[in-house]
Amino acid sequence: MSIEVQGSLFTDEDSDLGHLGASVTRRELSRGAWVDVRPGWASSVDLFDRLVGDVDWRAERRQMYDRVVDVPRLVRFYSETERWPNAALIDAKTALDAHYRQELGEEFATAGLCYYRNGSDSVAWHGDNIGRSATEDTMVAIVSLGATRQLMLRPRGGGPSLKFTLGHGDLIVMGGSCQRTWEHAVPKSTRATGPRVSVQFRPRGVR
Ligand SMILES: O=C(O)CCC(=O)C(=O)O
Ligand SMILES: [Fe+2]
Repeated sequence: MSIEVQGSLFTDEDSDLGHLGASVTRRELSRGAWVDVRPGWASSVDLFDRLVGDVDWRAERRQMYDRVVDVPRLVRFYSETERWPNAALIDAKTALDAHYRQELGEEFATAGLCYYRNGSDSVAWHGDNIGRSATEDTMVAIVSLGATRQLMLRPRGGGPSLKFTLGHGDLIVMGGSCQRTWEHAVPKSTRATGPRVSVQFRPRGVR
């Protein structure tokens, strides 16, 4: 089922979002980067199933040196003008805007969705530094749904990595210089791991 999602707050739907505010814990990293964590923020039980079923997932291909390789996960990127696949994503963006707009100086605009089908799906070390985030501070807010996975962060150029364990409904926000000065990855898991969907909210011109 797809729902009309533009231009409404859908106050008649229960999107099961918790409060942000004081429940968000900030961890300052080095070089002007920081991470906010809010466990269990988006506790909706069926959003995961709906996204898995309703989104027209696409295989990701990426240039690696002289060849194009499959990235082991499925993706779908929604621009600010496209119809998003579920009203709960609009509710999440609206709540994130209410909490972060003043500090960020703008609203979140796009929703990038990634589907990790099992523990063999992953994303390698990278920063979301295509566009303005190559030169400016920004924020990338991630809602994790489904199976628990590790999001790793390490300073660009080397240094000990930090491990954030993301369970169903957890919110993590990478802010400040994080996309330029740090890298993040979701490594493969050797344990039997169920499917996970990650939703990343980014401002316009940040990828
Ligand atoms: O799976 C995640 O939460 C991270 C995804 C990510 O870093 C990206 O798509 O840029
Ligand atoms: Fe990323």
